[in-house]
Amino acid sequence: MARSEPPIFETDGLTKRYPKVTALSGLTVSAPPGVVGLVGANGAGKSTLIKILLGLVRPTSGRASVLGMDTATQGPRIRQVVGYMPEHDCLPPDVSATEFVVHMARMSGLPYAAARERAADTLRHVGLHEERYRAIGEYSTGMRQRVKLAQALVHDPRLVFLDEPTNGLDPRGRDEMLTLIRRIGSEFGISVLVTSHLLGELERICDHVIVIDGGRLLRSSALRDFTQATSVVAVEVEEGAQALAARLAEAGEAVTVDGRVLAVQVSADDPGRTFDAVRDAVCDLDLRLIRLEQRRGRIEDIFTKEVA
Ligand SMILES: Nc1ncnc2c1ncn2[C@@H]1O[C@H](COP(=O)(O)OP(=O)(O)OP(=O)(O)O)[C@@H](O)[C@H]1O
Repeated sequence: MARSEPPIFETDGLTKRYPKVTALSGLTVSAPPGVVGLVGANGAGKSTLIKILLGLVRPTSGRASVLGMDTATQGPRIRQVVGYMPEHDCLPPDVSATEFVVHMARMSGLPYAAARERAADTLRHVGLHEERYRAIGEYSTGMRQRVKLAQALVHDPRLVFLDEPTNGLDPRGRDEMLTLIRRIGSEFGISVLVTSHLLGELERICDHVIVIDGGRLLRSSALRDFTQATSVVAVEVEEGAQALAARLAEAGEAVTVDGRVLAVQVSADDPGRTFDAVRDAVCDLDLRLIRLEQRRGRIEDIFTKEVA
């Protein structure tokens, strides 16, 4: 979606203090439409922000709005047009996914027939088929996450908040969940705010990423700005990494070694010089070159600041 469209949410000096901890501290940020990642370690304040945006928790100070609606006064209206997948397991074990999702659709105001139809469509969309008639108590973690996602989508929201949707999933389950989330954004045109404490996990599905730490904003940027090419080139050789590093250092290049991979700082004045030096050194030492590529930034780099 175009960046000029109104933000999906905005906060201004948002602070939430609990008796023993400040969960959010003067957070001022705005999120464009599309798939937006909210990234931060456990306890960074992600769930608190989502609950404030839904009008479920009152901030200590500051303000927030969702789709132009003030969270302090328009919570019920916000919850009508926003779907919410909570972090923790909150599903009744004794009913089937179909019964539960139909119930949630009815709660949001759909008549019975429409609720059944929407529930069937949504459960199919999240990949629950025959299993949808079994009791939720018999489901795997991945299936339970899908039910939580389905109930967030069933009332055809304009925006969904997904709090740690990959929690508890194995790598394959994570991959499938991330693909589903990307489809919600691209095929259905629903904006998504999705959180994760795994800093790199959302890189492949987000348009925009907000990073928070200790309740404070670290960075809010389009994903492409996080993953721009850096001034470091990675050189991987089959053997002889140390010898290559020594040769490049002699030639005046700044280089570090990590196993078989060298990170070489590209000369700002004369980038060609660095690439020529790598080529010549690999040739002179008669090494087998596996990979030569310009490093791209990653979301984690905000925390480690390793890459220039
Ligand atoms: N109701 C509450 N009462 C007291 N402290 C709370 C409450 N809710 C959250 N906190 C504290 O506020 C801080 C931020 O919590 P929050 O759940 O927003 O973090 P998070 O980034 O979502 O992390 P996680 O993924 O681990 O939930 C934590 O230190 C947490 O213990």
